[in-house]
Amino acid sequence: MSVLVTGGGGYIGSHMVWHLTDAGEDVVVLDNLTTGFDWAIAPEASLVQGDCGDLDLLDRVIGENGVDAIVHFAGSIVVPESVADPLGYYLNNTVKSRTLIEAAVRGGVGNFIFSSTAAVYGTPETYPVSEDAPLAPESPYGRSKLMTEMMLADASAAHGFTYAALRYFNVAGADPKGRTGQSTRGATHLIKVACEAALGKRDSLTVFGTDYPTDDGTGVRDYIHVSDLVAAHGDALRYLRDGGANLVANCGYGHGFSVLEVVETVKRVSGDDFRVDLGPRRPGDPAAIVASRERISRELGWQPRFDDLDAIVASALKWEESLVRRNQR
Ligand SMILES: NC(=O)c1ccc[n+]([C@@H]2O[C@H](COP(=O)([O-])OP(=O)(O)OC[C@H]3O[C@@H](n4cnc5c(N)ncnc54)[C@H](O)[C@@H]3O)[C@@H](O)[C@H]2O)c1
Ligand SMILES: O=c1ccn([C@@H]2O[C@H](COP(=O)(O)OP(=O)(O)O[C@H]3O[C@H](CO)[C@H](O)[C@H](O)[C@H]3O)[C@@H](O)[C@H]2O)c(=O)[nH]1
Repeated sequence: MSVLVTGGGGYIGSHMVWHLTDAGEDVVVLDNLTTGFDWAIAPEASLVQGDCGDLDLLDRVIGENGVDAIVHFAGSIVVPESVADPLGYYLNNTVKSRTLIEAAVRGGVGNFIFSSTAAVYGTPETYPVSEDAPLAPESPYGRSKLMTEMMLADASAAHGFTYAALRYFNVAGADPKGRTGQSTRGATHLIKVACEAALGKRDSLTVFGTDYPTDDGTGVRDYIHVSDLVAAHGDALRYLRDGGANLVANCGYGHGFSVLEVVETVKRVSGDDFRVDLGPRRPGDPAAIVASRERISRELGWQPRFDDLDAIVASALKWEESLVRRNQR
């Protein structure tokens, strides 16, 4: 019995691989290393460098490793990039997920966990947003993920495997033991960008939009520590293996912070007063989005351990400092 983690060399996937190997699971990673890194993968896991769209390779990996569960992180993740390159996003996120689902069915893999996103809701009408809210993604990225959720529902009904589609809100922070973190080159995520600015890796940070209908006019997001997120995946894996029914669940804490609040936190925790420019809105960005976590707590008994923006930022900064040291070597 082993777990196939696609995208296990990436930010969230590398935390998941550590979480699984810490729990004594056999893990095989499939990653094409476009944005991920082989060095980020826990040494107990094995890496197959390849693409999720390669059905022959998937058949072989699933068969040779006795895979009973797939955790599917591989994908393209930048909202504005998806606006500029929608077909690239539909290929990497939707078409290749279809191939992976086909391989799972052919290989008799019973359990499937999928990285979905809060972007499937667009700008919700109510806060916090529950899983039953209208699905109205505002970007090709969100639509590419929603289509995969739909394929999973249809393929599960036809072929009998079970799945959990976990809709992540904004993932941030790093492994508290310092073993992995967000290493993405040219990252666009707010906390990562702010940490890079605090450490002098960037000259400044630009706030994208100051005229949103929020308290201070900047975008509001629900930032979840990556360790709490991967723990939710561990809970979901146990639930599915124990015979739990298909589950679609939000992964967030249930409260949000504005861009300016995040910037202030990074400045305070780092002690660096980096330059901040105010700019126009970024294409595809909703104004505010905050999770209801009622369902995931009820169905999986998920209990967050790092629900604290200062702690999230501190762990992200610590990782960023380790990247600076790594690049200096
Ligand atoms: N970071 C967030 O805030 C966030 C929020 C919601 C959802 N997600 C989802 O979580 C997942 C992981 O995101 P991340 O932040 O770790 O991104 P990431 O870019 O660090 O990781 C993605 C990994 O997938 C690999 N990959 C990409 N396309 C592949 C393919 N076709 N075949 C094989 N490997 C491929 C990359 O090399 C990389 O290692 C994504 O599916 C993303 O949509 C992320
Ligand atoms: O340099 C920056 C970067 C971001 N922002 C703002 O900060 C907020 C968060 O932006 P991120 O880029 O960090 O994250 P997104 O909300 O765009 O998207 C993230 O969360 C989504 C779910 O909410 C998706 O899942 C997606 O994969 C993931 O990238 C937004 O208001 C954005 O406009 C800035 O002002 N300046």
